[in-house]
Amino acid sequence: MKLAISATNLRKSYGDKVVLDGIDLNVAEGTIFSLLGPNGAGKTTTVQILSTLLAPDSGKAVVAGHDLSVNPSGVRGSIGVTGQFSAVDTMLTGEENLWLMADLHHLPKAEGRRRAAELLEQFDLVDAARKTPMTYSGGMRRRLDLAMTLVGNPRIIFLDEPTTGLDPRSRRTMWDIIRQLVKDGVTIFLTTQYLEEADQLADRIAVLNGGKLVAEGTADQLKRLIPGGHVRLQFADIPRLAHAAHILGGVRDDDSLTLDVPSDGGVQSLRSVLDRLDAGLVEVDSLSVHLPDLDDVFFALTAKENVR
Ligand SMILES: Nc1ncnc2c1ncn2[C@@H]1O[C@H](COP(=O)(O)OP(=O)(O)OP(=O)(O)O)[C@@H](O)[C@H]1O
Repeated sequence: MKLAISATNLRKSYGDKVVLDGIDLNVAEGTIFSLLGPNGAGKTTTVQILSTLLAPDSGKAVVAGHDLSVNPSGVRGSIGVTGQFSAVDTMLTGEENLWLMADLHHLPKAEGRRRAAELLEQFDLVDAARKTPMTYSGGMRRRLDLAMTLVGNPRIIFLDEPTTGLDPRSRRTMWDIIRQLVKDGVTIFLTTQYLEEADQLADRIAVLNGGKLVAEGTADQLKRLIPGGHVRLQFADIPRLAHAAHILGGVRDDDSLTLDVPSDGGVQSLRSVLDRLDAGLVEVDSLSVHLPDLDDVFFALTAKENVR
């Protein structure tokens, strides 16, 4: 496995406030890595360090094969950063913004025009190309922002909260774009406050809290870290509910006539629950399986120490 990003023991403090307290990160090439954490956890600080905008107090990082402290310009030449603050110039049209980026990357004029046209097409901005971003929706602006990042063909892209504030449809469009970038071999380092976004997109997720990484793994691995899976059984009346509770135990709610029984949601466990109800001649109206989601994981892992 080739690493696009590898960081060891990154530390950063502002005065006596420790923001990063020894962070290790490894991101494989061509994957999506998501950094999650509550507000103020240090996500943006991590992105700023890995993208050379900020020097760590100590620690080492290699990004796209270049050591951050030895060859920051090598790093800058291989990455793109799309942050919470957009690089879009609202006085220029969408197309002119892209041409400007092409000039900044020293692309020959014809090549810059070709690349801009290609990106306008790819990001569904052809109709908006001659308009200024002032007339764009939030989703269109984000797409233009990302398109501008791509002018230089970066191998690694840092996306700092790319869909914050977007409506669900625009968010999905952005997700499709991100997935396509990864298919083309790009590595994505994504920070997000939407757990569903990390769940949908990320190959691996790290949770940052109190200056440390408190968990790292695939979404499924993280979900298995905490208990909370259960089967919810719905009954027609209190006697049936009471009878089932007597047989199965679990947590009973008389108002909703439901009984929650711990379960990993697997077929074996469901069969055992239903068999025991059958044996006791208890009729159940309906059954639903609930597994912990990333929200549960996030709250469990970040409950103790909330920064800011
Ligand atoms: N220049 C600075 N001077 C002092 N403190 C700072 C500075 N920049 C960031 N901080 C503090 O460092 C902490 C981490 O900030 P950072 O922006 O990295 O968090 P974040 O996880 O990205 O949060 P958010 O989700 O709110 O963007 C915060 O407590 C913030 O107030």
